[in-house]
Amino acid sequence: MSTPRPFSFSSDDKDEERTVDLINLIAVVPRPDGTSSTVIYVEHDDANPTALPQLKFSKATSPPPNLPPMNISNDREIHIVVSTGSGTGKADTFFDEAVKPLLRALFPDSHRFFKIHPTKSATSIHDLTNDVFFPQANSGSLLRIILLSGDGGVIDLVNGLLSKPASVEYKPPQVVLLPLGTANALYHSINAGRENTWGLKALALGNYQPLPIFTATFSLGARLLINEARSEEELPKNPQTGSPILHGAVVCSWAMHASLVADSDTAEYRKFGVERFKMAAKEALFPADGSMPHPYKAKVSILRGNNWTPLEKEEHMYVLATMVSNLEKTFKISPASKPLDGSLHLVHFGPTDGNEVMRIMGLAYQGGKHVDDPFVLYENIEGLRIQFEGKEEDARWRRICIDGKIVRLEKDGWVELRKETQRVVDVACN
Ligand SMILES: Nc1ncnc2c1ncn2[C@@H]1O[C@H](COP(=O)(O)OP(=O)(O)OP(=O)(O)O)[C@@H](O)[C@H]1O
Repeated sequence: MSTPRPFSFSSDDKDEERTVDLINLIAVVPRPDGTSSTVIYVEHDDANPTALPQLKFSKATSPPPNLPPMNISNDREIHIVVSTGSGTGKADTFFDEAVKPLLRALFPDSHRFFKIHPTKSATSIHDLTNDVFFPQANSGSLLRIILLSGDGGVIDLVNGLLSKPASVEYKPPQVVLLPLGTANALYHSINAGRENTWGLKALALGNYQPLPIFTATFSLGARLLINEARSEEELPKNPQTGSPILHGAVVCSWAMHASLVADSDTAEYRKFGVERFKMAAKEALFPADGSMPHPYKAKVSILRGNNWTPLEKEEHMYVLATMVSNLEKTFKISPASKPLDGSLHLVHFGPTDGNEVMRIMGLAYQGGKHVDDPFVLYENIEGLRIQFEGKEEDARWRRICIDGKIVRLEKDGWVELRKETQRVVDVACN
């Protein structure tokens, strides 16, 4: 929890003094006559932390001093993507009740020219990127994309933008991320403790930084699982080498983490929001027949500097490399990662029983204390390689998670992860 930083202003609504925590403040907009301002902020339902925040407008006769300057210059073409299938399906409501009125207040003249794209299917963001965003960015147009989605929306955008070679005119679109997904790892990692407006504050600020990303390259038989794993499809190919690839900005995992993301990605589980991960974890960790959780078998190597070093153990429980600090708001997987710092951290531990796994994961919910546990390997790395070499017969133990997407590898399949150097999008930060 961040320490409250209250600020007060005189409101002439009822001639009273109002106090708002700075973390909930979006903007103070001067009125045209200069005599007063509109303070825009959000209020939260303390009894229900998953409820959408309410957007509030208050007229201030004496605006508070020392507020960060607003920077709402509008030199870009603005697109708004409303990912209607993300999270528990609240993006539409949030757009109508918060985003629309806020944009009207911040951009009174231009907001009507903003282009709105509600998603209609799982391929909507990818199609939009191919048809609209990439061609425009690649011919040098300046775009700002306001994305009401989880991490999946960002990943569809990034993969779409990287699916064709960029021209010298390519201009990285700016992305404002409004966390309407389930875990929203990227949003929470960029904004941890800095703001509590569900990203709305970024619409009134002009701070953007390049989004660090990685590239995962797979063996030829790797397949992307879609439609609750009922179907599979080929992965995108590296335009230069033809190898199957996926780009990510959050996490590449195998073993326990990938399995529980994959097992909980069903319409039934999704209704439970972020609880779905814990529910799937319990099922995987405490098999009904009373046996131990599966010891995952593969050769795992890490890249330190320019050298690949295999881990001694060939059986594993948790193998995860991440570019962010938080995989959920309170799940601090990599406490040493700073927002958008481009680092890649490994979190690893070997086979153990369900109670021990729950204990270690519980430490991650206590500010990332698991990394101090002697059972856990935590290291800043340059890359990760997982090679199955025929060690796992059953395909369900060969599932890799890239930012929530699941890729199944062949018996002798492999994946290699490295940091990507291309600057694809810039992302809003406070
Ligand atoms: N109208 C729709 N119909 C079907 N699928 C949709 C629709 N809108 C979005 N989707 C898909 O739903 C998925 C939502 O992923 P997203 O990551 O945004 O949310 P999430 O998985 O709930 O959150 P997180 O990744 O942060 O945990 C994406 O794969 C997206 O393509």
